[in-house]
Amino acid sequence: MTSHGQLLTFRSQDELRTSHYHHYELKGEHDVWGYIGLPTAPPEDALQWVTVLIDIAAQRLHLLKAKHMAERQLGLKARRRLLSRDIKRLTSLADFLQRHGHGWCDIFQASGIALTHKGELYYFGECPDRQQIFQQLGYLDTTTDQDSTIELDGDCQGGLAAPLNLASNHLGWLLIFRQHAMVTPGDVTSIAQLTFWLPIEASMVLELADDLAVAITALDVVHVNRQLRKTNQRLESLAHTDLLTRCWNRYYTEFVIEELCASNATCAVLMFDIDDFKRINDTYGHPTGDDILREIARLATQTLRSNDHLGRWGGEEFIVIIADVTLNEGICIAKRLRCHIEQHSFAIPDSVTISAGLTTIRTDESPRQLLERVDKGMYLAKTAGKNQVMIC
Ligand SMILES: Nc1nc2c(ncn2[C@@H]2O[C@H](COP(=O)(O)OP(=O)(O)OP(=O)(O)O)[C@@H](O)[C@H]2O)c(=O)[nH]1
Repeated sequence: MTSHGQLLTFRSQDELRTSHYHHYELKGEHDVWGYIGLPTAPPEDALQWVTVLIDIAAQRLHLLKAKHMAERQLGLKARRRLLSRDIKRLTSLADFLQRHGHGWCDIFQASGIALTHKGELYYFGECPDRQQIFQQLGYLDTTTDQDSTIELDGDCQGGLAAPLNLASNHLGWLLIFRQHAMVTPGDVTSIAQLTFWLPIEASMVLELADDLAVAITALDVVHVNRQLRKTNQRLESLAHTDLLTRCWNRYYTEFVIEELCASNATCAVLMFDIDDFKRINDTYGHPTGDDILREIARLATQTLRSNDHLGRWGGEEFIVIIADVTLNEGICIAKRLRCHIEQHSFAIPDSVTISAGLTTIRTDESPRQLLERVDKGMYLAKTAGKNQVMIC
C-alpha cells in the first residue's frame, strides 16, 4: 500500500481486504472496476447517506474514467496517423519500435511492447525475455484465431498479444506488457485470475496491430523491391560485361558504337590485338594466356581516362572508345597505351605487345564502315611489323 497524501493506493485486492478500510465496490459494464474506501465503517444511521454519496462519487469517477479512456483513444488515433505517415521512412522493425514504442507504451499504460515477425523478436521497454515470449507464442500460434487478442499468463502475465494479419504467410504478434492489473474482477482469489486489460483496450491493441501489419507488409515490399533492383543491376552489368576481363563485352561495345555513329559523336576508336598470342598460349598454356588477357584489360583501363571505355571484341582483340577527342589527341592516348603494355613486366619472360588501328568517327558513316576501317588499320600495323599504331 502506498500513500500519496490523502490518496491511498492498494496494489491488490488482498491488500485492500486486509486493511482496516471499509470499502465499496464501483460496478461498471465490465464487472467491478474500482473501490471507494472509508477509514472507518459509517454509523448505522448515516449508512443510507453514505451510499448515496458513494453513488454520486462513483458516477463522477466513471465519467472521469470514460474521459480518460476517450483521451487515450484519441492519442492512439494520432499515433496511428503518425505511423502511416512514417511508413515510407521506416527501414526496420527495430526502427519502428524505437520511434513509436514510447508513445504506444504511454497510450496503453504499458511497461513494454514487443513485435515478433519471421521468428525475430523486437522490443521496447520492459518485456519478458525471448524464451518466455516464444514459449507462450508457440502455444498461441496453433490455438488462437486471427482476429482477437489474448491475455498471456505464466512468465508473461500482464501481456496482451494481438496477431498481426500479414500479407505474407508469416504470423507475427504485437505484444504489450503491463505490470499491474487494471481490473480486479469481483471475487478474485488467485492472482492467475487477474485481468490486466479492459475489453476496450484490447480492441485498441487490435487496431494498432492492424496498422502494424500494413506497415510491416509495406516494409517487406520495400525490401523485396530493393532486392529486385539489386538483382536487375547485377543482371544488367552481367549482360554488358566480359566475364574473363570484366570490361564491356562485344554485344555492349557494338551497341555503344552504333549509338555513337548515330549521334555523330566526336570520338576516336582504337582496335588492338595482342601480338603472337598463339605462341604465348602454346608456350605457357591457356590459363597463362587468360592471365595475360586479364592483365592487358587492367593495364588498358588504368591508362585510359575515366570517360574512355574498353571492350573485348573477341579472342585477343579489344576496342577502345576514346571519348571527345580529335585524331591527334587519340594518337597520344593510343601510343601511351601501346608503350605502357610493351614496358609492363608480365608473369612470362617474353615481352607482350599490341598492334592497333586508330580512327575517328566520320559524319554519317555506319558502324560497319567504321569497324572495317579500324580493322584495316590494325591489319596494316601487323603487316608493318607489329607493336605499333596505324592511323586509318
Ligand atoms: N588464353 C586464351 N587464348 C585465346 C582466347 N581467345 C582466343 N585465344 C587465342 O588467341 C590466339 C590467336 O591467335 P592468332 O589469331 O593466330 O593470332 P596471333 O598468334 O596473336 O598472331 P598475330 O595476330 O599475327 O600477332 C589463338 O591461339 C586463340 O586460341 C582466350 O579467351 N584465352
